[in-house]
Amino acid sequence: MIQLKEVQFSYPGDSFKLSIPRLDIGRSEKLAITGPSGCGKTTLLNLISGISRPGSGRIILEDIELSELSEQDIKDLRLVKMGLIFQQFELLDYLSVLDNVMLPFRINPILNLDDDIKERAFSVISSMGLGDKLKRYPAKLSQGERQRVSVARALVTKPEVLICDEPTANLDPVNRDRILDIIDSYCDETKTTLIMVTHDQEILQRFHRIINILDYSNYKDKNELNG
Ligand SMILES: Nc1ncnc2c1ncn2[C@@H]1O[C@H](COP(=O)(O)OP(=O)(O)OP(=O)(O)O)[C@@H](O)[C@H]1O
Repeated sequence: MIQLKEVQFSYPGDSFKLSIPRLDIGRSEKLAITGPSGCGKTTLLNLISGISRPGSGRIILEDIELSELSEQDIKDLRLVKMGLIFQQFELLDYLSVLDNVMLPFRINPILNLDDDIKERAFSVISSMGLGDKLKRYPAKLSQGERQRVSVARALVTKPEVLICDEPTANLDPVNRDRILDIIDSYCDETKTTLIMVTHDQEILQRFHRIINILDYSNYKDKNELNG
């Protein structure tokens, strides 16, 4: 479903270089990305989601070459096909729980804002156990509740790929497991592809495949990684 071929990336004025000779991520695969701090995990997620563009190489989502898309087309593609969940939740403080979850529909005219959407947002929020907090603002939510809102916002558009950057790093084990159970069930039921950066060894058994970015710097044979 997602392919990276001979991808090279560096930041202007920085010595860091990310090199991914080959990475194939299958439909409905659950992939964990690990590696020490600064090795390029977030950078890889940014490349896959089209937030950053590689210096060279190809990134293909289904049959779409990301390099051939304009910035606007990549944004649209991200909104329609991808759900993003971050460590810091990234909620807007001045919007209620319901409005935060409806945000993807408000910022992109491609996604129609109709009554069904409001129903869907309500139903996703309720399934996270937050049905009684629709009008509450993020400042008055617990950390676990905030992350459940950001998961609801990522799932409300029915993404085909869920991209998560350490989504449970700021949560206690109970909230962590609750969030991961929600993500797992959603991906199982909808055959959604899951790509998650994590440092947490305790959750790795949830994934089909675990890659360590450091392995790519010693890359020799793609079959060693993908076989
Ligand atoms: N905007 C930027 N400009 C220049 N260098 C950057 C930028 N963002 C990240 N870097 C550098 O690129 C490298 C990879 O960063 P990245 O955030 O991808 O690492 P990471 O593996 O996700 O780290 P962590 O586990 O600490 O979050 C780091 O050395 C970082 O300092």
